[in-house]
Amino acid sequence: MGAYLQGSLFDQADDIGLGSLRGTRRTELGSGAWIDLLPGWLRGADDLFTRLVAEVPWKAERRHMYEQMVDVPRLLAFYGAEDPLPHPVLSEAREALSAYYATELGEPFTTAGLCYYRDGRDSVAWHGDRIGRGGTEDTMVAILSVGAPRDLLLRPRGGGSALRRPLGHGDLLVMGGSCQRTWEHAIPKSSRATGPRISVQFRPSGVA
Ligand SMILES: O=C(O)CCC(=O)C(=O)O
Ligand SMILES: [Fe+2]
Repeated sequence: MGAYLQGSLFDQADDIGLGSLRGTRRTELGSGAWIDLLPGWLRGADDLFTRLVAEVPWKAERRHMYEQMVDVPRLLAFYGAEDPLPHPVLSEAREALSAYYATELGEPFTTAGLCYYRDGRDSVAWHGDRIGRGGTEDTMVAILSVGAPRDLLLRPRGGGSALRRPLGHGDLLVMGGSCQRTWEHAIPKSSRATGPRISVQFRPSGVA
């Protein structure tokens, strides 16, 4: 009896799932760039965070910078189009996003990049995702965030004031249109006490 009750309570706590994408709200940024935002798209985000921390094969990378090797200030994992994702709800998320944006995007989301910001010292510097086609074509990058909120900043390439969107706890942000080449984004370091956050970035093939 006791064991049964514990099991059923655990199952309830384990309810990880997605809401509807219909509540997504768009902000036009200018220059053909836009962002869509849907706070709390994923329920059970704290559970998913805990599972991803434990189960994803996180990699610490080092990169050549300013003539020396420096630690990339976050942990990373990458899943190609054919790789099984670390939790079934991420496959559901990718399918739901592909269906919702099918007409506008004209192709599915395929790859998933994961970033793990362990605390406020972890960050990503200003950049656009323009290593692939995002540097020359309109495309989309959809980001699902779990764990503690961190500010994502967006600013026009070449200068202008920045927008700030705190993202965590199951929030969805989609960057679309020309966003990767006409705007830049960053997760700045934070000196405030900040809990850990994981972001999952879904991209179409050839966008990086
Ligand atoms: O963690 C995020 O929300 C942004 C990550 C990002 O911009 C990237 O990996 O290209
Ligand atoms: Fe990015």
